[in-house]
Amino acid sequence: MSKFKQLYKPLLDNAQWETPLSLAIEGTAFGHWLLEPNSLSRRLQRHCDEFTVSLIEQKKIDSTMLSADERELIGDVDCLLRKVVLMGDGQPWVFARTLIPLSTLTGQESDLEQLGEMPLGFRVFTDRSARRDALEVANTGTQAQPLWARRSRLWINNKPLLVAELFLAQAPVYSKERQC
Ligand SMILES: C=C(O[C@@H]1C=C(C(=O)O)C=C[C@H]1O)C(=O)O
Repeated sequence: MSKFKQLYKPLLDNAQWETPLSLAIEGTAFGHWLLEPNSLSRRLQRHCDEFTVSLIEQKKIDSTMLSADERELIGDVDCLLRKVVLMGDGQPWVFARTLIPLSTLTGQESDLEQLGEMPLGFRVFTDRSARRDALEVANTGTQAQPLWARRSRLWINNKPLLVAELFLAQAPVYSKERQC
């Protein structure tokens, strides 16, 4: 699994995030995946028999490790960094990197540190307070062979976390069939 970290971390780190509007993705075959406001995990789960999460890494990082725009989105705070691969029927579909401020891991949300291989979306989106904003997208591939990524901020009980997701080549996002 560390191959995912080596291969895909640089793609997310170097992504040029843009607004969905500027990339005109609404109405495209894949746009509805990138714009999904609710749980991506739940949506992916509907496209396979077995949906699993492989935990690649989880560690605490100092606020100095955040980029300037990450700091703007979630504050100048120490974070828990969680990296996973979301898998559908054993195929790697999404590489995800989440920054959870330690100040979010308090009260009812202290369990977010103990998720292990349970999808973060299953936990966050069962809470009625959950919402997503600041959604941005990037093509980390080429025009001919796109590899889409998105970054968005989730809120739970008014506390933020920042999720970046890279849609890998086998993900249903790129499937030619019509889907929902
Ligand atoms: C944020 C969601 O959770 C997904 C699961 C993740 C995890 O378990 O770490 C990370 C990113 C997401 O793709 C979601 O389902 O929308």
